[in-house]
Amino acid sequence: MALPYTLHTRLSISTTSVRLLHVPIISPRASHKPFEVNASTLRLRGLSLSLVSDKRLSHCCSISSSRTKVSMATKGEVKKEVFESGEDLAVALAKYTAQLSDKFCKERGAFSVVLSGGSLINSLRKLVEPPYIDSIEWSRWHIFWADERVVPKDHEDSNYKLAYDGFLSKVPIPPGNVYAINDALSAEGAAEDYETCLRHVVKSNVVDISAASGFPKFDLQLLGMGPDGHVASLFPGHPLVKENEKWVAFIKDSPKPPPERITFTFPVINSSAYIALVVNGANKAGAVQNALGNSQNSEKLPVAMVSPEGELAWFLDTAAASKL
Ligand SMILES: O=C(O)[C@H](O)[C@@H](O)[C@H](O)[C@H](O)COP(=O)(O)O
Repeated sequence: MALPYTLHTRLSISTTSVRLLHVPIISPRASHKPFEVNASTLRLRGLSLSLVSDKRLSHCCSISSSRTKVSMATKGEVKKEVFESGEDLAVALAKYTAQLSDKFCKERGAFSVVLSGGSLINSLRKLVEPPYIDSIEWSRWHIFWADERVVPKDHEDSNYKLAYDGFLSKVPIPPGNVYAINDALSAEGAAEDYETCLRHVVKSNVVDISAASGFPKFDLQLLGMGPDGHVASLFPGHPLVKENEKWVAFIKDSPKPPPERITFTFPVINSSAYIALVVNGANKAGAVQNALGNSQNSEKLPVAMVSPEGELAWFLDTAAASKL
């Protein structure tokens, strides 16, 4: 059986201090191109192969030998981890983010990170502590927002303020690398302005472009999810969910207050290299089930439409995962 694997393979060597790396171990082909390999090829290398399929999750493969434990991700892989506590989740999220920072700083010399609002920022709290506060190459980070409320930056509802107070003010990311919306503009104006800003950063290679979609390809998008299954400011049943041309759109009738917001569209979300969906709480269990479980509800919630070009990693607490 031939399965598509991405060229870059996550490798962790448990007997040494080597951390998660992306290294080409099999294919001689150019990087970032999916290629075909089959199980017998891997056995020839003295490794054992196991394929894991979890409900609607994509193929996922782990390989181990006596000295190595290798995890291979197919394009579009979905991973799911459930944590006993918010603390454990925050520890794992910091490790995941730091590993991706390392990878992209080495590969691209920059790390483009997208934040959303809500409880996500609190889940990033371990990144501002040792060892990450000292080891991460913060000067190479570039921060964007998947969505923002159209309010002044010092307003209690501002996602910028939330992120600044809880995260950005505690790490040495250069202020010029933090791309907040222009809060002097209307919702329409702010969306247009933010899209123009994205076009500039794509042009200057701060953010990659997806060869497949032509939309910006962020290295990591850190998304929360609402109890109704919304992500960014893409709400169930709202026409914006279907927007497939604009990079950034505005909404004036958000069911979650405040009503005026700007948001990445699905093509931008789904062109991402990595997405972490960070979900806490029992009130989210139904939407998590809609996306990952055997839900009776046939309506596809926005969260179930999250499908990045690269990897989707769910970080759930036990309450959010209780219906799976
Ligand atoms: O600005 C916003 O409202 C958001 O970006 C939104 O998409 C948020 O991430 C979710 O509603 C989850 O929020 P909680 O984690 O606080 O539930």
